Amino acid sequence: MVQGSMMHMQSLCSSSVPLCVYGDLAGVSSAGGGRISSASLRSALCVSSPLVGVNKYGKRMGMRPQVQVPQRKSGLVYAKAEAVLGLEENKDGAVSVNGASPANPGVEGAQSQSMEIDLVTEAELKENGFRSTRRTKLICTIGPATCAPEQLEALAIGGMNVARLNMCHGTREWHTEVICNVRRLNSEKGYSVAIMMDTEGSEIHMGDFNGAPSVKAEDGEEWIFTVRKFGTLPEFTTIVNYDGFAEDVKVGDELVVDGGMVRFEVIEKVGPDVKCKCTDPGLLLPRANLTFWREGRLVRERNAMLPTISSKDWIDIDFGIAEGVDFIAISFVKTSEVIKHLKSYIQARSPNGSIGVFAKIESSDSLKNLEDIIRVSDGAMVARGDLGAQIPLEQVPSVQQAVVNLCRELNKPVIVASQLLESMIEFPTPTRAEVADVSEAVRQRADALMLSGESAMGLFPEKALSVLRTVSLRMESWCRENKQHASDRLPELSPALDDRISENICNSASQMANRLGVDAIFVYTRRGYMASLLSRCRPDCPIFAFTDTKMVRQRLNLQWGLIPFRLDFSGDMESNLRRTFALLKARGMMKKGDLVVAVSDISEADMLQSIQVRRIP
Ligand SMILES: Nc1ncnc2c1ncn2[C@@H]1O[C@H](COP(=O)(O)OP(=O)(O)OP(=O)(O)O)[C@@H](O)[C@H]1O
Ligand SMILES: CC(=O)C(=O)O
Ligand SMILES: [K+]
Ligand SMILES: [Mg+2]
Repeated sequence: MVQGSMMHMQSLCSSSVPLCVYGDLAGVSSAGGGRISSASLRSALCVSSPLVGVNKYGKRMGMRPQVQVPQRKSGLVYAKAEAVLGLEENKDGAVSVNGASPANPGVEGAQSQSMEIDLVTEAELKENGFRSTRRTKLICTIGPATCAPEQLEALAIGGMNVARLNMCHGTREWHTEVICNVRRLNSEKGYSVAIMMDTEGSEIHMGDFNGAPSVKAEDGEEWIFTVRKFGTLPEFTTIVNYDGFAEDVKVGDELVVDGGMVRFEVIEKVGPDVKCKCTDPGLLLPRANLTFWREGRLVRERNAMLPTISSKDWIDIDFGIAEGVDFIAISFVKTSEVIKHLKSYIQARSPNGSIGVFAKIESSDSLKNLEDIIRVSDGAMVARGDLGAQIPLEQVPSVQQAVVNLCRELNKPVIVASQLLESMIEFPTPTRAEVADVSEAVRQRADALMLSGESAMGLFPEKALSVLRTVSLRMESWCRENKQHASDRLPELSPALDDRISENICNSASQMANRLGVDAIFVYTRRGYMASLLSRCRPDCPIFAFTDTKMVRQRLNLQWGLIPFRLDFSGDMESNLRRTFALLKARGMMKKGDLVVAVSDISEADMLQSIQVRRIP
């Protein structure tokens, strides 16, 4: 398919067949980026023909004949506005870029506009070689520390795959603006950051503290917990959002704030006010979660009847659907019913959309119905913050491992969240224990790791992200070197024959890839299903996932080991393969001789599915 941008270029070069070549501009210019002349660019690209700069969205770039040159940042090359060069064909039609000389440059060139990969991944592929790309995906909660466009871009450059918006905090206008900023980065600059909305849920929480970011509660201090409404909150008072609070608590109960960051003991009930004494001092954060305990057990009276999705959550969900967010994470899921309900609600309102619904595992109820919940969800999050407030802390690590294992068995992406690098909210270096915790989640092969306060309101969001990145890379390569997962066994997913065929093909492709030591697995997939099956196998090599919609490409952002590309493809595997090889080679992402295992779920219906092993020509 010839895209609009290509036609635009054709009109620029109307007298001859245009050649569209992705030049690896990294070698062309000095550090620091900037603009270079077309003469030096031609010489670097070994062509003598005139150049027409067209950016990858089809816009003519700047003043002809100048081309924006990549910027160097933290050791990686970022093609800020990667030029797709329309080269007017010289007489013999031979054009070479980085040594690549496509057999049919006119055609290959026309198609190269239709392969999209985000520019951070592309830079990483070129800089470090694709074998060592990061497999674990990274999510950052966006907050006051990271909501400005430049701050978001810094996170995108640092490897953020998904931006999370926590609907517990911030106004509608604020969320709209962040979504708009992320979308603009993606469309104007070539990033591919997906958006996850996280609902507030209706568990019990405190109110705000007259706008203060936090308030200290000291040992022995007396505080009032109340359902009264105030214009200005008096000192030593906090609002509780649950009307039944004063009736449900008893003198002697223990109130646990944010899973134990602060504790109080109930000493007296006076009408709607509950007088408490601080027994474990600490910082009270606005809207901190609150649980209460009696004789060492979590009290779940009427508050357990609160709906998982509150009316405010439904309104937020409508907003998320309207904005076309990629994922919605549901807080405090108790049963699979609520997920099914939400999925059909979304389906009815955005039939062509596909918002991934993630169940947050953070309540004791969710653990009782774990398998049912995960089966009906599109993925799960081990939300250790609230989970640690509902079950004894020492049980959190084994629950994490169990959820990660179950998700992998059921082929659902899983996120490990909360306090991964908590100390980095204040300090530029993580504790050794935090590094060990991050490493452990990577060793368990969770699909994604998530930053909360570290990126939302911490002092070092970019540093925290960079710690996640480097620790993930190190642990992933250690696991490969030490064959840590050679004997993983996965149960069969589905009894239906068609599904079993896909599953067996992916399992075998992945095994072959490991045994043959191939460089990459390629998968051509419309809905992303086969890509997820391959990701589930956690093979040693990266998985290049080609899909034809932007929506599916964004969804694949959250799955282990996948490098998502958007590509217009045909039902003919052979032509897809040949075209992708040429494009990847021309863009410097793979080279002649690289060995690839390829599978596909897009072949014509009557064609046998196959596994191909190919050397890049
Ligand atoms: N949009 C926001 N605006 C202001 N502060 C925010 C925002 N998002 C997060 N924060 C701050 O970062 C902290 C950690 O974020 P996080 O998303 O983990 O929230 P949380 O309140 O602990 O609840 P949850 O259990 O839903 O994760 C919050 O307590 C809050 O102080
Ligand atoms: C992420 C989240 O909601 C939690 O850890 O509680
Ligand atoms: K939340
Ligand atoms: Mg939570």
